[in-house]
Amino acid sequence: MAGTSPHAEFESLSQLVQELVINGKELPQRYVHKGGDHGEIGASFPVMEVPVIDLGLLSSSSDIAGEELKKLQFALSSCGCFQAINHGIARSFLDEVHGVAKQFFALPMEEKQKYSRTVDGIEGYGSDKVLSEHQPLNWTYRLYLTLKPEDQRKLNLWPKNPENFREILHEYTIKLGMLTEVILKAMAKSLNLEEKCFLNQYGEGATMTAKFNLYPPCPRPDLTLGVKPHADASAITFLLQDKEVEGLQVMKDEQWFRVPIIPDALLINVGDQVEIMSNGIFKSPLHRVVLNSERERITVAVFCNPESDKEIGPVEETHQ
Ligand SMILES: O=C(O)CCC(=O)C(=O)O
Ligand SMILES: [Fe+2]
Repeated sequence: MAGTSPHAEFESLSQLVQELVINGKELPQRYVHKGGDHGEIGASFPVMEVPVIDLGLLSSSSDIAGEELKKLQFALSSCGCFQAINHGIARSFLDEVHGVAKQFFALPMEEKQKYSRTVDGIEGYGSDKVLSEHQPLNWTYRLYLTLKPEDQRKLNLWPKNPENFREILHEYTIKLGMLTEVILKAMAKSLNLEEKCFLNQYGEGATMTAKFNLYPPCPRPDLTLGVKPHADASAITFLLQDKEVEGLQVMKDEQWFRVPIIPDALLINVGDQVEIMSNGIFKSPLHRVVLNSERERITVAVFCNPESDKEIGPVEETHQ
C-alpha cells in the first residue's frame, strides 16, 4: 500500500476484519497462513493431557506438597505448561475479568478506537501492526496494556467502559502478582533449588502486561490463525481461557495438541526467561491459536517479565 501511512493501513485492515465478521465474505489473501514448518491448520489434533496442579497442596504437609511439586516439575519440563486449580482467585472474579473483556469488545468500533494503539506504540487497542507486505496477519483484535510497574500504566488507554474495567484489572494485577511469587518459588523448589533463586532474578520491579484477545468467528478457520506459532518472551504467562470455545494449541514432540478448557483453571506456561533461568530444564512451549467458524473466542493473557534492566541467566546450581 504505497502512499498510505501505516496507521491508515492499520485502520483499513481493522475495518476489513469487522466487515468480514458482518458479511461473511471470502478470506482476504493477507490472512492466509501457509502451514510452513509448523504444519497444517485445519486438521483435527489430539487433546493434550495438560497436568492439573492444585496450588493449595503446595503449602500443605510436606509429603503431599512433595508429590504436587513432582507433578509441577514434570509438567514444566515436558509440555511447558499446567492448569492451576485452587489458586485462590474466586470463580466469580475470573468471570468478571472475562466479562469486562467481553463488554469492551462488544462496544461500537468508534468507542473502542478511543483506545487505539498509536502508530509508534505497542499499547492500546488494534489488530496486527503491518510491518511488511508479506506478513500473514492474525485474525484477532487485542487490547494490550501495561499493568506493572504502576507508574508506567498508560491510563488513557485503559477503557472507561465498562465502568468497572479499570477496577477489575487493577485487582487482577494484585492477585496475579501474588500468584507469580508462589509459582516462581514452587518452580525452584521442584528442582530442589533455593526457593527464591528465580524470584531474585525476576526482581522487585518486574513488569506485568495484559493482552485481551478477541478472535472473531472466521469463515475459513482452515486457512488462517488467531495467533501464529510463537513462544512467549515472558518469565511466565497466565492465560484465562474462554470457558466455552477452545482454540489454543501447544506443540510437543513436533506435533500440535489442543489445550482443553478446565473451568476455573488458569493456564500457566513457561516463557523464554524461565527457560533460560532453569538452564533449559523448563520449556517455553511453541503455541498458536486456531479459530472457530461459528463463535468468537475471548481470552486474557498476562505476561510477567523480569525487571527490565536486570540481567538474567541460568541459576548456578543448574549448571551440569
Ligand atoms: O488466546 C490464547 O489462547 C493464547 C494467546 C497467546 O498465546 C498470546 O497472546 O501470547
Ligand atoms: Fe502466547
